[in-house]
Amino acid sequence: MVLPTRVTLVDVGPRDGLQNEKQPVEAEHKIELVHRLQAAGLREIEVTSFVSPKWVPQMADNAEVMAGLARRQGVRYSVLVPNMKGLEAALPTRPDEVVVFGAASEAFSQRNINCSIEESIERFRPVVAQAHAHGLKVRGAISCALGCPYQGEVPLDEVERVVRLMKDIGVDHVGVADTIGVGTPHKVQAAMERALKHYPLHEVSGHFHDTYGQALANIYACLEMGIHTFDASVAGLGGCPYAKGATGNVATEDVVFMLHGLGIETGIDLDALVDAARFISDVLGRKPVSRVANALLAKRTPAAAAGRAGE
Ligand SMILES: CC(C)(COP(=O)([O-])OP(=O)([O-])OC[C@H]1O[C@@H](n2cnc3c(N)ncnc32)[C@H](O)[C@@H]1OP(=O)([O-])[O-])[C@@H](O)C(=O)NCCC(=O)NCCSC(=O)C[C@@](C)(O)CC(=O)[O-]
Repeated sequence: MVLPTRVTLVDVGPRDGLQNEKQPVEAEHKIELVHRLQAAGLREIEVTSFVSPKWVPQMADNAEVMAGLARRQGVRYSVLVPNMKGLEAALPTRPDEVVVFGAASEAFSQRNINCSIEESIERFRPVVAQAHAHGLKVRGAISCALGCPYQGEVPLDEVERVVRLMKDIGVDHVGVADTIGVGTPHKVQAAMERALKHYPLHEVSGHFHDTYGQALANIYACLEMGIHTFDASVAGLGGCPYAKGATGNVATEDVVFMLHGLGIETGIDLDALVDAARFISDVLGRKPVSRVANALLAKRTPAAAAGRAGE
């Protein structure tokens, strides 16, 4: 078995990570977080979403955040859009990519975007066409591909049906999402196989929440299949406001540590990434969820340094 030699990580912390925070996070802090992520070597960053501010108040500052970015060449800044209204608001802010987000579960689609799966595809159809007309790529996130907080099991045939619907309307890349973190490696491989029937390896990614501690194992299972693009969230931030109990995404630091340990390149400087994790965790007034960030931060304390000096 040959693992990929290089992996692309999309940090979704500024969007997925912060959308669920109860306390307001200032736009300037979100902007600073994006700047720290790009300084750490992230080349794909999901910045914000253009959704209803009544549904997700935390993302109401979307245009302000996009306007405040000091963009770096080679970094792709993506935004979520659920419909044409979202795309029209997003376009003037110059995203590099838009993400439409559907679901493999009917119940989740209704709770999250207030429409059926079929209706969501009809909403996405003009979004994809317009985004392409503006030269933008479109990613399609498929929530609840491994299980749903409302309906439980999600049949693989349903996952594949939504992948095919996304393909039919011209979505360029699909992200298979384990919204509530219930997937285990073989189940994840089975879902990925369905996606790979319709999209090539480089147009399929994994998005794993770590609610049950399976995310790294699931990423490894995907690596075994040659999949080499994953979403992750700095400091393990995140959760979906419409998936109660779902904890954050797998922490980017934890994924980077595993990948580097496997000899897989990411282009990411782990120390700088840990700084970014500490920055946003300080803003939120708590410790990072990432085990790697906490382990590396503990090593930086004066007591740890003194201990090392005496070794
Ligand atoms: C999709 C809608 C808008 C439908 O919501 P709706 O109420 O059915 O929409 P509507 O078209 O009837 O419009 C109702 C109101 O919303 C406004 N509106 C309508 N569209 C927009 C827009 N784009 N931007 C701003 N405003 C909008 C519209 O103008 C109107 O305003 P009013 O007249 O009442 O003042 C709503 O359900 C919504 O915003 N949902 C957001 C859901 C969300 O953001 N969830 C989290 C992201 S998904 C996620 O985290 C999962 C993922 C991707 O990470 C993968 C995984 O882990 O599963």
